[in-house]
Amino acid sequence: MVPGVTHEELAISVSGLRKSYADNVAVAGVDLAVPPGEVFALLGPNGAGKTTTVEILEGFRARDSGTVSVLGIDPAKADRDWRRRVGIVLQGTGEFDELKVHEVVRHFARFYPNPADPDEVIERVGLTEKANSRTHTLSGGQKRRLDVALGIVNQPEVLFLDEPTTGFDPAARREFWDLIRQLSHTGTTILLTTHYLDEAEALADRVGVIARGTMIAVSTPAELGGRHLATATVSWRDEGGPRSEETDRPTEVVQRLAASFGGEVPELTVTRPTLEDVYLKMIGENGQEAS
Ligand SMILES: Nc1ncnc2c1ncn2[C@@H]1O[C@H](COP(=O)(O)OP(=O)(O)OP(=O)(O)O)[C@@H](O)[C@H]1O
Repeated sequence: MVPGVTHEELAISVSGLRKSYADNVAVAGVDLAVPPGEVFALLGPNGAGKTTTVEILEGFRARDSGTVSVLGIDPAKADRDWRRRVGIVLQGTGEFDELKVHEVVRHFARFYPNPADPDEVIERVGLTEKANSRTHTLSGGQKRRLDVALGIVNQPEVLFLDEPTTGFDPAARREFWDLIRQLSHTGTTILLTTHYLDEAEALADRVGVIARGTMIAVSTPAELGGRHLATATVSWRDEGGPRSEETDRPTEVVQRLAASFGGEVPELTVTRPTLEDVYLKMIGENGQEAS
């Protein structure tokens, strides 16, 4: 549970979730608690059970057992009112035959009683220049942006994003991150799956790691796997070449170096394990190859 937040107040609450496809156990008892306004990233190798979990939360897939609540409602029994409050970006294609981008966004906006302004949504996902283009002429990354536009056009309280930035160029990913931060600042709860550890680190308040259908860790990105307690590597260069030292007191090492160099330390860096380092170790220890 999340301290200070009751079960009823959670935006997303999952307990003992299980789902098998024939004899293949995809989700083997997942618990999850996401308070309103949080950005939560679900990490895990291919086939770990992320999409299955998210699709159950979206009401698209039936579960075998466990309890699930999104905005206080069981998605398996959700009605149109609930659908209006939830935004979904699937691992989709963003193709709508001969329709133009602005037509598709306008069309989806009409499904909802309280939609955002379609032109504003198109601008927010960076597709203004393509508003009059037919969707089948968009690049892969542009189609993905259209998927995101359709996920937010209803101004959802909870937004699900399954691998939202796959195919984005680096600049588009940064723009998308800004968009997610804006949505988060206005109180939208966001659950995303991603294979990009830098994306999780940039966006997520907390991350959960799923391996073999089980949540093996939930933490802030900074603390995952005891990362904040890991030893640091201090590297620098002296007349003999590159040097480095492993230490749990990097500040002391830097002070010592600064004193001995009498000022600037050549090529000084202090590094700790990256989120990716910690994640890969965790996945390896749980007997699943990382993707
Ligand atoms: N419709 C389905 N029918 C049968 N098996 C399925 C189906 N969907 C998923 N699975 C299986 O369930 C397991 C979990 O798949 P899931 O798509 O949830 O993983 P994932 O973590 O989202 O993977 P990825 O990172 O590749 O998207 C896999 O073994 C997969 O083969």
